[in-house]
Amino acid sequence: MVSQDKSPSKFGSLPLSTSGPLECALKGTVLLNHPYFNKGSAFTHQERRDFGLAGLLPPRIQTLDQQVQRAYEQYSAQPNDLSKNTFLTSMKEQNQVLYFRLLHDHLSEMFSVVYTPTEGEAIQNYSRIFRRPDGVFLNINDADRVHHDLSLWGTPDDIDYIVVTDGEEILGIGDQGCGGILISIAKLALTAICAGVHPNRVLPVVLDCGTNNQDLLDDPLYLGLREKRVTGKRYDDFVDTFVKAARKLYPKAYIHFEDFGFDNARRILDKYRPEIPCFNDDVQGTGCVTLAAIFSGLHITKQKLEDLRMVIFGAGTAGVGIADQVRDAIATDRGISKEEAAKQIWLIDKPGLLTTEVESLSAAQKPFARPGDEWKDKDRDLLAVVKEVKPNVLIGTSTVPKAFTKDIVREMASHVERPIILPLSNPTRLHEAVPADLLNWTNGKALVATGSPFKPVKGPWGQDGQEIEIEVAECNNSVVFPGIGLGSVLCRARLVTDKMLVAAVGGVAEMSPALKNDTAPLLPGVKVVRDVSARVARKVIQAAVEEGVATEQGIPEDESDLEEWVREQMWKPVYRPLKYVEKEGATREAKGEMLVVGSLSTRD
Ligand SMILES: NC(=O)C1=CN([C@@H]2O[C@H](COP(=O)(O)OP(=O)(O)OC[C@H]3O[C@@H](n4cnc5c(N)ncnc54)[C@H](O)[C@@H]3O)[C@@H](O)[C@H]2O)C=CC1
Ligand SMILES: CC(=O)C(=O)O
Ligand SMILES: [Mg+2]
Repeated sequence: MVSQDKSPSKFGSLPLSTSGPLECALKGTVLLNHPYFNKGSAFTHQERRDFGLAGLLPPRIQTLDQQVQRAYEQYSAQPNDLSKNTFLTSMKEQNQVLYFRLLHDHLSEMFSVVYTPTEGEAIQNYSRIFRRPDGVFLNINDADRVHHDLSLWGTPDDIDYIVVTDGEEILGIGDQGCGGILISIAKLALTAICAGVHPNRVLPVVLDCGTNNQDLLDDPLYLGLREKRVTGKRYDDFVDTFVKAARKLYPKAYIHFEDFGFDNARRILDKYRPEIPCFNDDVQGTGCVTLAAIFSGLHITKQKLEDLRMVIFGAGTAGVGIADQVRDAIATDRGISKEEAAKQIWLIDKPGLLTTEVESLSAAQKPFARPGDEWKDKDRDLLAVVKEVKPNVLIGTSTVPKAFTKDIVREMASHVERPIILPLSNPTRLHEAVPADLLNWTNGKALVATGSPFKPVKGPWGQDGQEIEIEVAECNNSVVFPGIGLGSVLCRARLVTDKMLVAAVGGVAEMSPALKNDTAPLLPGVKVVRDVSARVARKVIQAAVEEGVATEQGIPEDESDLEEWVREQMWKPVYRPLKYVEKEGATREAKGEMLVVGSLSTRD
């Protein structure tokens, strides 16, 4: 287990350590090759002597800031974003603190390189850019090995956070088979950088169940199982074997499901949510962040939830996740039933507006189906629905680029003063509309947030027509899932309840820049992401305590104490002094046996 905090804290000994000296039993080149302990040119004179490093390093001792400066120059010299992504991956394998510090210091610039859209490109090219394995590969043909293979990564105390995918519906780029491991890794990098979840206490997992992506099946270099996806009972049993093994081996771990296909995402979440601390990012994370953006939008338009009329285009995992979160918020706010609240939401998918007449509605879509007889003689495409419904909120989670046409947007804007339009499909090229178009078509009136980052848009939309620049918020679950995860981990939540999610939405919404200025972004940006995560985590913990699902001892009751307690346990990318200890009797961490994502050096 990561060593107890040796630095004085008013809370005494904290469950998770983030400061004080690190004990280390490694020396020489083994130490230099261990990304968790390696400091490269920043090892001090004393450390060079104690750990046998003199002669293995050039003599000049540098600070972390100087290293960041050099690394940034190297990064900037890369010819394109995919090379930059590869450069960062390799840095993570060499020196974890430097990697995270570089990211921390240049987060606004690098966010899109380590996450969507560039990570999507890396995933699509996984078998071609592959250099070394990272994370846990479990495959359905070796289901009997799951327990053993998972057990290699630590003792029951070692893992706090697991991200698992089956690679079926990665970002907006569909089935990527075993390349999905990179989304698990990317989401975990974000939990560390955005929320300070300790990067050595996490586990990225891919469940390789085959792939239906013909390009991958035909690719001789494809690294995953070269067979069609297994479905049905064998699939369910495999997922269950994984969940049970993970719970048994790492009973403290919170399980984050990512990018499963629509039916599986829901089914799996519904099955395990009442039993274990788990979370589906595409369903719940997207629902939470979008609701926070809607709250900000309604604040600007001076409307309330009871005024909301929301059309969602693309009623899959994310679309229905958003619908659920918003419906529940309306029901609570208005004191009405969920059925009644669902009447403020219209879902559109491939058949057009989802009505009771549409065959093969999924169980998750059914509560939102509009009465078939009301729509019998009406067109049900997006334009027709916008004309009929006059929505004030339009969401895109369809992966259909340019689906929000000028006609549709202008039609919407003809009924509402400030249309709230959120094209959320990733990566960038799949957005239902781009901010510049949305703002131009609405004379700057649209309140926009997008799934991937966009540059600010300039236009003559200020007072008396002067040119202003509008910064567009990124409405991505990355705003909220790191804080929800941190809060759940720190309070050792037994379950992740609805109230914890609602609390997280509140934490994000109250930090929205749009609350103070109606041309500011609807959501807080990456520059303040650690503050957002600390706030979200604190709120999640408070809700967990109220609901009786927090199991950690000694959680402060006072709000500012609690926030301090959270912040003290957030991992930071700084070098800690290394203290040599003999191998015999050393902890697993000191022996370098703790998991280091990006390194196999710790595997048995
Ligand atoms: N911004 C964010 O935080 C998030 C964004 N997303 C993005 O949302 C998109 C959807 O993701 P998922 O919901 O996971 O995928 P999904 O496959 O579950 O859902 C997509 C839905 O769009 C529908 N669709 C496809 N073509 C359509 C058309 N021509 N007309 C109407 N509906 C159509 C599909 O039938 C499906 O129901 C992806 O691009 C993903 O990257 C997903 C999660 C979070
Ligand atoms: C953001 C995210 O989780 C997705 O696009 O799938
Ligand atoms: Mg996702």
